[in-house]
Amino acid sequence: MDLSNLNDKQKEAVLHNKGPLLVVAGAGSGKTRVLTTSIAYLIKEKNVDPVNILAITFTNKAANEMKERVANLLGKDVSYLWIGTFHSICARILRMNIDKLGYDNNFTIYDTNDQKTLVKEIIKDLGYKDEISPKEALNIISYCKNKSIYPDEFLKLNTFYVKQEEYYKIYKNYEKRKFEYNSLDFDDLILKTLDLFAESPDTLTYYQNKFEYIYVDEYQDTNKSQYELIKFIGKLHNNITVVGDADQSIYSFRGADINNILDFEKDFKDAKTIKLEQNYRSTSKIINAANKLIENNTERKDKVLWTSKKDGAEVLYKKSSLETEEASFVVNEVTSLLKDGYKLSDIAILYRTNAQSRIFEEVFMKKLIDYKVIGGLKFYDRKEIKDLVAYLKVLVNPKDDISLKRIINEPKKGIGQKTIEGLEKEASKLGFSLTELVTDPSLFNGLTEKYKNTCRKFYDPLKDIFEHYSDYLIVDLIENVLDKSGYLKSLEESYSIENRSRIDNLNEFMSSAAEYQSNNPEDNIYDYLENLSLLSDLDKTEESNEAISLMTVHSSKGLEFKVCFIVGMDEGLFPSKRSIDEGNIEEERRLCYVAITRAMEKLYITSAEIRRQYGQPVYYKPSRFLNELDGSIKKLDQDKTQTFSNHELRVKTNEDYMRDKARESVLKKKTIKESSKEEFKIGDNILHSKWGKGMIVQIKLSTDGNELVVAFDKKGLKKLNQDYAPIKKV
Ligand SMILES: Nc1ncnc2c1ncn2[C@@H]1O[C@H](COP(=O)(O)OP(=O)(O)OP(=O)(O)O)[C@@H](O)[C@H]1O
Ligand SMILES: [Mg+2]
Repeated sequence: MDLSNLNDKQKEAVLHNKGPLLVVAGAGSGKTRVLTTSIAYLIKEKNVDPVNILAITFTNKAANEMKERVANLLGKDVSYLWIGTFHSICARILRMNIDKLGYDNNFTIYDTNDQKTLVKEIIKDLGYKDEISPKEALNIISYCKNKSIYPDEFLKLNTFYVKQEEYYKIYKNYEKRKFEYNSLDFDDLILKTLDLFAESPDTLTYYQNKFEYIYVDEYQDTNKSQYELIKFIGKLHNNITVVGDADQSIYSFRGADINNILDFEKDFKDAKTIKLEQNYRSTSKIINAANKLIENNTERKDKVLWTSKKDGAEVLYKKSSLETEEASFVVNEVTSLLKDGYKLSDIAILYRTNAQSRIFEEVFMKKLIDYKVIGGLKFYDRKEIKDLVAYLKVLVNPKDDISLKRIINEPKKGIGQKTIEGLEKEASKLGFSLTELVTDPSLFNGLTEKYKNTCRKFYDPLKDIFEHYSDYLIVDLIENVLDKSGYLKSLEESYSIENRSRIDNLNEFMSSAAEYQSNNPEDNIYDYLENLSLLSDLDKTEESNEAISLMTVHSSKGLEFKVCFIVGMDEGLFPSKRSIDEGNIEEERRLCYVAITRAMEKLYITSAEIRRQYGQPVYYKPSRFLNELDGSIKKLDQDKTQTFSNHELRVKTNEDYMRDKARESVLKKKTIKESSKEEFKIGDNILHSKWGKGMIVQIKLSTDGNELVVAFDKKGLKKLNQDYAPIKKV
């Protein structure tokens, strides 16, 4: 096989093929290339049967790509190869063998909602309902599972909580009932495979014999139990190759442990280590920026990546005033990149959290630019967004039974399929739609007690909204629906990263509604919903490969694009507020390093000063990472044409705007009376006699002195009363 497209170190790694091997190397240095070439080499040159190879990657997308690359190198089908994520590989092993642990092989895999339902049930049965929240219990269970702490061990921990005994019982019951229901949660996939190997030596021997060669990509992000698993299976043949980069370890929140790299050298005594330092992916400007940033991490071994590529284009940084302007900047830049000959598929937009995709999806939709969301769903396809929109549709359209059926039991309140079908029959007997029936209390009396209760369960909490929805401002309506339906609460109650992300998405949805309303102050909920359907209609085009890619930085791991935009580079977004609060900046910096090193030719970084949170404008400062990158990035001018004052209405929340309409006459008088006083508007720079310089980011009109929210350079956000505060415009 031709290995001439590898450098000497890479060749050495490929030719190693017997015994344990650790490849530690920076981003884009060809680790994944080494893995795929090694696999192809074994099959072609060493006549190894593909069934004897196990390759583990981090995402299903990466697994598919690896399969494709190996197939290309060999020129033949390699479907017998076991390439997959830890979870998918374990699920495959368990499907064939979990009967040995007493389960049926057709077990169910629980998602977070199923987990929560189960924990709630247990808490109720144990009589802890008033003292322990399901959220906290799941939190503790998940913590234990990530650290492979079993219930009995948990009870013995002497560093733990009050109520340890109670939590122990919940955890123990949780495990027991999952077993009775023939179900596994996500963490179980790995843990039960470990149990299987411990309890069934024959099964272990079978897989040890089968997997003569093991390859693990993105090794820095394996957790303890995953590492145990590799050790178990690899022990017989000892042909384990792991490749990774400590600077790209970004999953500690899921228990990933960088120490696995150090342990590998300890656990596999004769392990060989190969270092790769040449980056083949990016221009030298991009690599410089990446090196400059990651140097700021103290918990790392010194390592410098180099490239023989040319300088290339400057890394550009653009600061916008508003998040909508940031999105416009990106779209305009994309358009000119297309003119320069780049294809849509060459370009990626990277952001810190899923919810940030919304604003970019919208501008791309409006410009008819095809896009796809990698590793997730498009914003308006996300379950929580669809649910919320269904709620709104049910409010305004009492014939929309499809939407009603979507949300009548969302959040779960024990309204099953049978009951819904029964109610539907009742409704048609009376000549009404199902929605009309369950939202009209005057009809409930004709129903049986059971059906009456069902209708009440759905309708009563929402009664006020159903009666007065047209009086609400759109954002208020959304907020109330989320609150009164219990939808938000149910997400908040069950701890998981997925649910946190769902809450972010709902928050983002509220912000988009607020933005909509301030641009269209006269519009009502009907107009708004129509606008939403038009948006998703634009989106109905066939998904093509020729599309721009949007994804979180986490999902971008291992991928590369000619052009990358890292958006939302603001303190509090990236690094995230949570990581700042928890003092976990180094991991965020690694995440930023991952983002920078995805770019091959061009890299843009953007930030915006004002973004909406739950519909309210909030002031952000540029990310600290931008300071650290200083000297390796070129700052573009902030647009002079678009100052805050032009956007006064947009920045002011619609809530203020609409409510204040009612007070207009009073305010008019007041303005006249105060005409000698200074007028302030959003975006004005002011000087406070005590707190120094700041900028007005929000104004709430009020008859007894407008309330100003000011972002002070040194003091952060403060609320002031315009009539009394010692401030003046500068
Ligand atoms: N010896 C080489 N000569 C030319 N190009 C190479 C060489 N090795 C790797 N490449 C190319 O460099 C790019 C990065 O390689 P690869 O994705 O394997 O790096 P990696 O170390 O896995 O990166 P990451 O850390 O981001 O996962 C790819 O486009 C790959 O084809
Ligand atoms: Mg890789």
